[in-house]
Amino acid sequence: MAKKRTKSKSKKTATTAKKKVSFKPSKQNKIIFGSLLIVLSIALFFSFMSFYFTWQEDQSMLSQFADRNAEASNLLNKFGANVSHFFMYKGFGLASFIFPILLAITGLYLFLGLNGTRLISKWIWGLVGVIWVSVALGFFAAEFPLLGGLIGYEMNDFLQDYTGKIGVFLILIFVLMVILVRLFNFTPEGFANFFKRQKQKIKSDFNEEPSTQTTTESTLDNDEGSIELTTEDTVPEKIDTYTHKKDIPPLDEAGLDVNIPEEEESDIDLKVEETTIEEETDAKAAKLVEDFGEFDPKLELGNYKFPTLDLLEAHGASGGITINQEELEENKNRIVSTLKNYKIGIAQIKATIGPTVTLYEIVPEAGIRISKIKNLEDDIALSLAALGIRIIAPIPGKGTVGIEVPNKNATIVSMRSVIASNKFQKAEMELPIAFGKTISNETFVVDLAKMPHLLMAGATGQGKSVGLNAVITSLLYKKHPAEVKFILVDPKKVELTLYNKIERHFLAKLPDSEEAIITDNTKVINTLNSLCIEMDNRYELLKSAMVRNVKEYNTKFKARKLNPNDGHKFLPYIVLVIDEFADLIMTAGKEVETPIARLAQLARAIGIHLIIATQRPSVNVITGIIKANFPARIAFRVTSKIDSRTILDAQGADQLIGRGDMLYTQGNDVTRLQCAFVDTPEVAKITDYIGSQRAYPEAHLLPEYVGEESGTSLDNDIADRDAMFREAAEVIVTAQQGSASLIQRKLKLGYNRAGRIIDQLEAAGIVGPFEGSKARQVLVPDMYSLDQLLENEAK
Ligand SMILES: Nc1ncnc2c1ncn2[C@@H]1O[C@H](COP(=O)(O)OP(=O)(O)OP(=O)(O)O)[C@@H](O)[C@H]1O
Repeated sequence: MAKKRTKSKSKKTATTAKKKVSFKPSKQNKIIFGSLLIVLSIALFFSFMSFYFTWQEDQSMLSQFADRNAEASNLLNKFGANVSHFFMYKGFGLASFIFPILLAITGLYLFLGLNGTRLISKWIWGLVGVIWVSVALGFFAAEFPLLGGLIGYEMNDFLQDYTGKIGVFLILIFVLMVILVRLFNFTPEGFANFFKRQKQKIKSDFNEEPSTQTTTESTLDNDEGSIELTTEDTVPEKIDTYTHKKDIPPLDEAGLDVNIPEEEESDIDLKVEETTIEEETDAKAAKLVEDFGEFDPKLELGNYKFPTLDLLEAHGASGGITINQEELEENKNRIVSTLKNYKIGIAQIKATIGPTVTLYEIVPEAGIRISKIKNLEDDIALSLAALGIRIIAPIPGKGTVGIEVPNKNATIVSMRSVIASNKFQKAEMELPIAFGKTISNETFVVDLAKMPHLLMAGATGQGKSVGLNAVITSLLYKKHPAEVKFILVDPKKVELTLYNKIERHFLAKLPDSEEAIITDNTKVINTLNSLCIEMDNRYELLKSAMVRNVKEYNTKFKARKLNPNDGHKFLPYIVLVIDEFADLIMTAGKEVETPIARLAQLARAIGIHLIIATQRPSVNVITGIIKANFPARIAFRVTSKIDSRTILDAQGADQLIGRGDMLYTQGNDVTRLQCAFVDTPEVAKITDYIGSQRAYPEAHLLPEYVGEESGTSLDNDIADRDAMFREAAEVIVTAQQGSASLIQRKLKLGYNRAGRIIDQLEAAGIVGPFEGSKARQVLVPDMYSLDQLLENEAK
């Protein structure tokens, strides 16, 4: 059955292919026919030429065409004599030379496979020209009838019978004017542009590949040619690269002129069309790149200098970690004896010295179950009697047990050392961040673009602000102002103010706001909603560019494959940093949660990344939806095991020693790191250095967001209600559960729309007010009461 269907299908396609062939000559046939016309035009040309020298001798030969012995003097013998006699003598005289010219042009179009739409007008104007020339020659050179030909002569005679000599003269002048105005664009400025346009036309005809000839050519044929020329002349060079609109054929039109090879199946044709379009756009882009180079987003601040290393302090850590042999020995002995107390024998012990802690890796004796050690975790920590001991049993992927013991003298990991490290300098990442050093003293570099958002928590004074500065500093050392923009939210008002100096380089803000750094919690909502609009806009751009993420988009844009006239632009990464998220949630409430959750869920592909720091990682601050979308988390020291679990989904953050000692997780493994230390004066130096350089005229502007005023959301205006209002009310009342997500699910609505409906339901008194994480109370007990309520309202 299936076979049958495919068979009939292929038959069908074959017939359509055949049909197409019958309408459209194949490429080979076009070449053959084109060559024939060219040869014919040459033959005619030579015949006509020699006609003027031989016509008298050849006149007697005309009747002997069939006689093989008879020979004419024309260069093309009897054929030439006869054809010339027909065209020149009996026809249009000298004007007949226009015929071989028209034939030659037609032949060339066919031979090169050019689009023939312009040919028709050429022929029409050619014929008008032939008649005009022959009549004009018949009029002005009546004594030389060979110049005007018989038709020229007769037409002249005919016209003179009716209009007289002056009438014919006026007719000739009028037709000449028509020809000049229509064909040569005879306007004062058009006439001047004519020659330029002709040059352009010829270029476009012969330079373009056959299939690129599209209907855009016909626009050149009309009178707008001059406008295009002026555009090209006046637009500055850089933008000019994109004004060659006609050079980039619209996708659907480009396919129209693809030659369909004879008897080929239609699906093969389709492939041919697709690749041609791709290749074409690529070819155009390649040409633009060849002419103007790749688009360089950094060009506007071409002289921008990245901050130098000497702006950072070494913090006395130049000597590296000092190994205290005594301390090592002492700790080892304590570990061994403690474990012995619990009857855990050790086969092997190995120490790895880090900047703040030393990891003792233990291989237990055969037969000892790791679960036993795990159960004794707290007791062992107690016996070792040291702050900041963390036991990892087993170390993932190793089968050994790790005990991390703090060093007596912790080494500060300077930002300078991590920035200077090879690993960071050579990092081929989109948004590289050097957090600090691992326990084995390796620089730890991760890509924020891959995280894709970061959640940071830690009790006060444990190193959060330093951590945030380390993140921002890393990006400042690696990224050009054109590539990344920060949105900084700082409710504490003091932590991030230093970055004000780089507002016009690296910060983004709302168009109407004065300060780029947001310190007022109520203003955050507008910024977040504006970011959501930016996100939606970016998704549209990505969609129209047919790419999946911002990296591919920017690569395509740089390669000049996306036209800025269509709204495309280089998209910098946007990093939203929120310090003291708990404070924000407390003051601005749930309103900020919705856009944050939306951004966290969707913004990764379009280059918007969030970094959220909070002192209190309690569940009502870091809700499930936020947590789920922040796989990358950092915990500085927290005060309780519960906080540790909230932030990391694991214990351990409560056992850190503070001062930048941190745990990092991006999924499963938890890595202990010593955060790089960057002090406020260092940040000041960096921002001064950047701030003193030439900047953009203003901060990067986010899309405007007009906030919904509080009155409108609770406006009980029946006319303004959503079309799904009643259905939503029924869903809520039936389920007796007042949640937007229920409406979203049941009625398949978007989050925003469902939220709006819930507001309207509240205004109508169907659900109660917002109650934090709990669902709203449903105030209408059953469907009957709902009907009554809505009916009363309508009255
Ligand atoms: N990575 C680090 N290396 C060395 N010392 C550090 C490090 N991070 C922080 N510290 C020390 O801890 C102090 C407090 O750090 P920080 O200001 O970052 O804490 P915080 O968590 O932001 O506190 P708060 O929440 O009150 O603002 C710093 O002044 C510094 O002395």
